Amino acid sequence: MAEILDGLKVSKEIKAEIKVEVDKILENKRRAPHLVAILVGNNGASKAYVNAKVKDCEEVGFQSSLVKFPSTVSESELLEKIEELNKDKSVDGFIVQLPLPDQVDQEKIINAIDPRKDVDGFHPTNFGKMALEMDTFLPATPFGILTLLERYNIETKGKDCVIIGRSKIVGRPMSILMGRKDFPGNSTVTLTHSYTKDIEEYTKKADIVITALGDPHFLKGEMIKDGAVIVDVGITRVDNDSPKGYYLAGDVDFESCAEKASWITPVPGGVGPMTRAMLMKNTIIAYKTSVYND
Ligand SMILES: Nc1nc2c(c(=O)[nH]1)N[C@@H](CN(C=O)c1ccc(C(=O)N[C@@H](CCC(=O)O)C(=O)O)cc1)CN2
Repeated sequence: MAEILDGLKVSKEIKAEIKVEVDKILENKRRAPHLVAILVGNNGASKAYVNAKVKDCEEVGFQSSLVKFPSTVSESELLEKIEELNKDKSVDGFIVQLPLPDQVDQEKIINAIDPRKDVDGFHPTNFGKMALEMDTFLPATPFGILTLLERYNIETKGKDCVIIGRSKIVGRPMSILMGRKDFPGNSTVTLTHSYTKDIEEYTKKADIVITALGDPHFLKGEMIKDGAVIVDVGITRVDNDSPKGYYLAGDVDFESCAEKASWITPVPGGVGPMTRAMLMKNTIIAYKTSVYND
């Protein structure tokens, strides 16, 4: 039976570590780090994630601001706000919650963010630096997974790692990071996607499987090998009759995979809270490296 990679617990530890740093900053009569989140539209999940990020800021002692736009917002209105935040000396970092509505070109929006304030690590400059093993902001979800593996002393060196899903914010950067020379990379990575002929052929042989496709219960126990480490990034809201009207489902069929795996992340309480903790980490890094912060 697998042991749990407890993302909720580790995320609390990381936030407590950040709070200690912020307390010291405030003791020295300096301003608190400031994170701004831009939320477009009324998507329930996006609203919940952004509200949770604002709450995380309160917990660690950051200043936070939430900027809301209706789903009808134009690309130029968003670009104008980004330009304003790029110039605002009181803002250390900001994020634009994804996804964005169809009339807005996501790439244009991300490219407009000053890479020094891009605490999501999505800007091409930061993505390139990540690939080149240079110091930069790592995208929060992959950063959270690496940190979780590190804190549980999971060996990745020389392991076969299969990633399912090649999204720009999770699968693709994850595939780069797991293959990097620094911690906890050094894995041999296979990035599978919708055109992979037989995903099971790869997952059956993998020491580490990371699923990020948003297909509830996709990965079944029979698709993995004994002792594999299973990391579930998927969080899908599946409608049901509960008071909330939905339950959260991961990409992993937890029961059957937990029987064979050595380690496994739960949903909820696994990768999700780690994503938020690493956004806090990136924000304090942005604060410390800010040119406006002398
Ligand atoms: N600008 C960004 N947009 C999006 C990102 C991102 O990193 N930056 N990632 C995802 C969503 N995401 C972050 O915003 C995110 C997903 C899940 C959680 C989380 O805390 N999950 C909890 C359950 C929460 C719930 O009850 O719904 C868990 O898994 O335990 C936080 C952030 C897409 N967009």
